[in-house]
Amino acid sequence: MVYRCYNMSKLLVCVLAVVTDLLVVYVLDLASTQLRSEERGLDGGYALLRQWTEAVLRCSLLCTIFYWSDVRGSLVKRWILAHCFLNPVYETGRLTVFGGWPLEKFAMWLVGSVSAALGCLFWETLFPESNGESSSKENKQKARVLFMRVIRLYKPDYLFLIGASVFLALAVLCEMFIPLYTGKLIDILQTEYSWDEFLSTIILMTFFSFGSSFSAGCRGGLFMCAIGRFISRVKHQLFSCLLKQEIGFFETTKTGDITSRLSTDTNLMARAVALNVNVLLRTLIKTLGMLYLMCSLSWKLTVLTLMETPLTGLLQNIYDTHYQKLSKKVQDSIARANDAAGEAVSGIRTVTSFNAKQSEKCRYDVRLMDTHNIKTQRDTVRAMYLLVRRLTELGVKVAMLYYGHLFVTYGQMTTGNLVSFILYHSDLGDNIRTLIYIFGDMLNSVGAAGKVFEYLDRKSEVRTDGTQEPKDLKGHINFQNITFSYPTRPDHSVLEDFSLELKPGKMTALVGISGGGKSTCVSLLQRFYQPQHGQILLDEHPLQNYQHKYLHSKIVAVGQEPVLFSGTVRDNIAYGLPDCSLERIKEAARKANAHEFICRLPKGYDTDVGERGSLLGSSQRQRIAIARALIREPQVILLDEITSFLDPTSEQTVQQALANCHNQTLLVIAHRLKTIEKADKIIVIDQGVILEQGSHEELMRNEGHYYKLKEKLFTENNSKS
Ligand SMILES: Nc1ncnc2c1ncn2[C@@H]1O[C@H](COP(=O)(O)OP(=O)(O)OP(=O)(O)O)[C@@H](O)[C@H]1O
Repeated sequence: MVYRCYNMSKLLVCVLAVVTDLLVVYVLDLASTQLRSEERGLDGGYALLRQWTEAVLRCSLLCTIFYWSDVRGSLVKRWILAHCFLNPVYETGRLTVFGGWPLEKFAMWLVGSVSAALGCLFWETLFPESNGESSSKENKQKARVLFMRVIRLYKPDYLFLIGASVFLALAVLCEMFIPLYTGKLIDILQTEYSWDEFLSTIILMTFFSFGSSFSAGCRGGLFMCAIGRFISRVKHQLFSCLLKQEIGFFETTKTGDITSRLSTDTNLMARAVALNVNVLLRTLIKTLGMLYLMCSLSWKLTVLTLMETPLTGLLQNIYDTHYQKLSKKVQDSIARANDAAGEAVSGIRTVTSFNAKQSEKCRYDVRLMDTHNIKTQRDTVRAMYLLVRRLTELGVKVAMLYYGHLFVTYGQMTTGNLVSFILYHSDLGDNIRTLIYIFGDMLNSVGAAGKVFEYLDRKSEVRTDGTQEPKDLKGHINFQNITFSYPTRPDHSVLEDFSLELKPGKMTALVGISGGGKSTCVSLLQRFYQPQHGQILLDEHPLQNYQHKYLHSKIVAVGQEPVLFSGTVRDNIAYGLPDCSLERIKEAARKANAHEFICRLPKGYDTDVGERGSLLGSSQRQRIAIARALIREPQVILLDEITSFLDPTSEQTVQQALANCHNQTLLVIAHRLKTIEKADKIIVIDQGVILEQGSHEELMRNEGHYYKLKEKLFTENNSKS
């Protein structure tokens, strides 16, 4: 009911506005009739002035009515503007080009109103404002802020940019005079010219051509230099910021997103200021200069050719909206196809062992086909746009040539002037299109900058501002009532009110069925994640109080599938320790039982391990990873199923090496009884809860969970080894 009343009052306001408007038109017309006798002697200029004044009056009145009655919105504003100003704009154009008198009053009002309403409807259907005015204002404000941030980031390159802008202005100025002198030359050639006159025109043309080419070259070089420096600087900053993020960030963000921020978005962002401002400045100076010169050649022809602008602007707008949407879809589908290919290539061993090559091929084909279909749609839109745009251009060109011919025939301009005009006109269309396009492109590029800044501003959720670096660390670990869920699965609690103590210099083994939360404990100790509740203490102090680098040198982990980086064996063992001596490297390798096999490699410690260590066997990779951990002489060592890939002999040697770490706290996750038996304490975990703990003998005597687990799990593994 209330809604219906509201609609009724809106309707009444509209009726009131239309009636008032019509009344005002007639009252003003009546008033002007009184003056008609005086007006008769004057030309159409007076009538035009009257129409414009009338438009301003009507516009103010309608705005007041609508605002007073609370009927607002962009559609209303557009309608008021079009409704009031369409007639004077049309009449101004008509009188300027053709001469003549305005239409009959009512017919004119009707034509103006209907076309304004149609125009508004057309506009609203094509470009509906999705989130209302305030959000569009907010977006513009955001774009402006981002733009200014990009400009500030350019600070070290300001000199290059200023130099480039000066050359740009020079290039444009010189370029602008070339068509003018071409026309002059034609005029000179048509008369009985003097040699001096001809020569001076040729020299001036050559001077402007050379000046324009030289300045354009300098401008391009300086801009490219500024952009290149900017891109490397931003990429460096972005990469540093990315490396500071917590592991959860990399789990929740797609690799494709991160790489596209680093490559595509940084480039777009650089373009946002340097290239776009460059193009904007050049086009603006050129357009204004050309308009001035064209008006001085023939202002009537200029007005005629400018009629093309709103049409192409509208076309460009429609095209941009659709094209950008489709381009985004294309990018997304390319990213999906790349993801599919990337996953298949990185997991090629799994793909081969499961004989899934055909299905991977099909998956990739389907995604490629998706990309192809969207690209076809995008290209069709482009083709349609080009067709309509060319037809519009052609129509305006024909009209311009026709009237140009008339003006030359009636002596209103010379042939040379017409040639100059045509030359300017062919450039003007492109320039206006660029001006229209450049704003959209700037906002686009600024959008890319927004994404880059999002990462640049992101603070890691795991604090790394601890300062403690005690000289003597015992390695006493305490998990106090930890509750934790992974960022990718916030609803699933992996550890619930979990408490655990690792005594210094002792070996603790975590056992349990898969998915119990053992590896999660290792991840939390390395501060990959921040628990939601509770805290982990190292020597009675929370982990986050320790200095980041210090902590990672005191607590080291070796995982199930250690990652090696391309480079030599030596580089991999001394990873993150740039000044490490070869002696220390060898000692660590010996402890990890890796020295012998490394010496047998073709270049010993200088042998390349290949991408992700692919040139080594899994047991060799594992031992290098252990050496990499031991070289740091850590106080706490975390071993997450490291023995899974070792042969029994290697396992025994590694066990011996680990047994020698008397002073270190060891946390071992293993599925092999031999490894676990030696532990000082064994903890059985299931679904994030400790079920049982004690020494091997105690737990076996209890015949509880550990006993059953041993029967179920370890028997199988031990039989394998
Ligand atoms: N990065 C992750 N994101 C989301 N959930 C995870 C992640 N890593 C592990 N999980 C989930 O957390 C639970 C505990 O996993 P965790 O790897 O700690 O168990 P685990 O006892 O070490 O198992 P396994 O012996 O198989 O390594 C499982 O349900 C697992 O699916």
